[in-house]
Amino acid sequence: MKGILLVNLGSPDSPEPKDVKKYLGEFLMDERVIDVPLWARNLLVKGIILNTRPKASAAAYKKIWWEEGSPLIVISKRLQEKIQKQVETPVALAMRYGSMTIKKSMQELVDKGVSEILLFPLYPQFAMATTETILVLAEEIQKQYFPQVKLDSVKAFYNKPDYIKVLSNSIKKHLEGKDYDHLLFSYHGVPERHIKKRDITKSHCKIDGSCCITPSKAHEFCYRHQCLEVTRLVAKHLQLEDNSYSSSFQSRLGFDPWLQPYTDRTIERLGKEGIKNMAIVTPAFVSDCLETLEEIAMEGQEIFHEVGGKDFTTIPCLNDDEEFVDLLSNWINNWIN
Ligand SMILES: C=CC1=C(C)c2cc3[nH]c(cc4nc(cc5[nH]c(cc1n2)c(C)c5CCC(=O)O)C(CCC(=O)O)=C4C)c(C)c3C=C
Ligand SMILES: [Fe+2]
Repeated sequence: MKGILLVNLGSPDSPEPKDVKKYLGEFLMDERVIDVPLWARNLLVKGIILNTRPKASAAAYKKIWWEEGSPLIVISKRLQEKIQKQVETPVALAMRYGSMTIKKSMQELVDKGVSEILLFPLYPQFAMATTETILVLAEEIQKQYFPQVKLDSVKAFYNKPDYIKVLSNSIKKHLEGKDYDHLLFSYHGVPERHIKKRDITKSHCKIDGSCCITPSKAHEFCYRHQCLEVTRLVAKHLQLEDNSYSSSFQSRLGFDPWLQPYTDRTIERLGKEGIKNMAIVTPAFVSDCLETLEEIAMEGQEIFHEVGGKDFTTIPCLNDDEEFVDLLSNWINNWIN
């Protein structure tokens, strides 16, 4: 029998500093997230970040935590339950980091008689720190614990026309009746180095204005191209006017150059340039989480108001939106049949 394993990033078990520290320790010690030699990662993560960041991160998590738990986990569970209703084969959910492990969920599927698993990373764009780390870990677990199971995986779906349509419809729905002057597409950032490392041509990527719009096979693994392409395709679908929208990258960590322009500076600049009503959408995340509910909806809004902006609309992620559930269920049903 075939089975589905949806995988999202994960969250701490609670918004208390000790749980946040444990979670950040696992997340940031991943060599595909902080991609420096082990000794340097130990020094940076265990010596510096874990001694400074958990308290502030925990305070941020407390602001967005729901009674049922972490928004990212609660929303992912709702999505899984809704998909399960439309799909006849077992659908499990795991997190790359934290206590809902890939191993436990694979075991759950195997216990139900599954012998072929479709691994479904819940990320529209490919990144070393998201899709790749899920694929690598899932393969390791499958080989070590479930060698009898066949593993298949879903690729980044950033440019699939039916995904663009569902995302565009959601944006349209949430902006209905709103008078906005600028729509900002804010994507989670990654260090520029990550993009260069995954340039399979070794020469295409310049991280400038032109490489991401010049066709190349490098784009299959280029997070920047895939983000900018989502913006372009949605803008085309919604017939947005030039200059009424732009893209930016949020959540940078550390001192290396990350993808630019940065979201916080972009919000500030737009406000200073006289944009009064802005809307912001975050298509790198399928579920609302700390980075959308706190960094954008709270911090972003504060920045905008400080520089004279008025109305700041945060468009929710696709979450468990009915059209999104139908879309994923259709893809899954096509794979099963
Ligand atoms: C597209 C999705 C994501 C990419 C790419 C990504 C890269 C990435 N992230 C960090 C560091 C942190 N990310 C944190 C939170 C966080 N990141 C994502 C998604 C992507 N990260 C999500 C969905 C979340 C929120 C999780 C939740 O529980 O709601 C955090 C923790 C919070 C904080 O302290 O700010 C860190 C740290 C790096 C270094 C990186 C790429 C190299
Ligand atoms: Fe992140």
